[in-house]
Amino acid sequence: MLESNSIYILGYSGHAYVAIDIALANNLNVKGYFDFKMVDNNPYKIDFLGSEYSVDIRSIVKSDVVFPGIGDNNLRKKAVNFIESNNLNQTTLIDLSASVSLLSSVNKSTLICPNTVVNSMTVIDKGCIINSGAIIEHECKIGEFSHIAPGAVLAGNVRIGINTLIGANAVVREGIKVGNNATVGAGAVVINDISDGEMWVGNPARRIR
Ligand SMILES: CC(=O)SCCNC(=O)CCNC(=O)[C@H](O)C(C)(C)COP(=O)(O)OP(=O)(O)OC[C@H]1O[C@@H](n2cnc3c(N)ncnc32)[C@H](O)[C@@H]1OP(=O)(O)O
Repeated sequence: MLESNSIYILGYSGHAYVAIDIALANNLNVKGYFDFKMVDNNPYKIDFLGSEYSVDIRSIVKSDVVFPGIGDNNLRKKAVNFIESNNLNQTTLIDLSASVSLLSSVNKSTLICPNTVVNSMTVIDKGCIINSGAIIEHECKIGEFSHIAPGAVLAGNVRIGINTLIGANAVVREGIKVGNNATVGAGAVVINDISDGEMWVGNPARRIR
């Protein structure tokens, strides 16, 4: 539960736009963004507050929350580590159209996008993205900083490791385990377990790296 109704965005590009829409729909006041430099394109007309590394972010943010607006898993992890090491407040952001089971848990700094389904007893760790229209079935586990891209389907009891990308519209068969730092290409149909660091594409998915 959010203790503040104001939020700051760390990183301001395409993925941040989605996060901001969801924040606004949840009646949060988006007070500004931190990034390496002022962006040229500022569709939400929010204030640039400087690089998080060059300003005293704690004095700006105070009791409000900071949310990572970054799609890349590694950069989002870096942002969340920064947020944590500065003891800044975090939240989850869940779009109002998402269906998240009461028996599932979603950890901090994770974004649950529009029209997603997270079914019963699924556990989603911190810093993840469950992108638009993804379906995460019952009893799945998704490790921190992973991204389930738009339209992907994880059937029941699927395990996804840390820092892993499941591409858009991919399907992962029930009970499959996908390791850490793995990549599943867009549209893949995964019917075998995938080990750490591997990249799989196609239907049925085959290993290419
Ligand atoms: C809101 C958002 O935008 S969220 C972002 C969602 N993004 C996605 O879902 C994209 C997921 N990424 C992909 O599918 C990428 O193609 C990757 C990561 C699998 C591979 O990308 P790269 O490392 O650049 O590989 P590259 O494009 O060189 O392709 C390597 C080979 O795999 C094939 N390949 C790549 N992606 C796929 C795919 N999704 N399905 C089938 N084959 C594929 C290529 O044709 C190529 O084959 P070849 O060697 O026979 O010519």
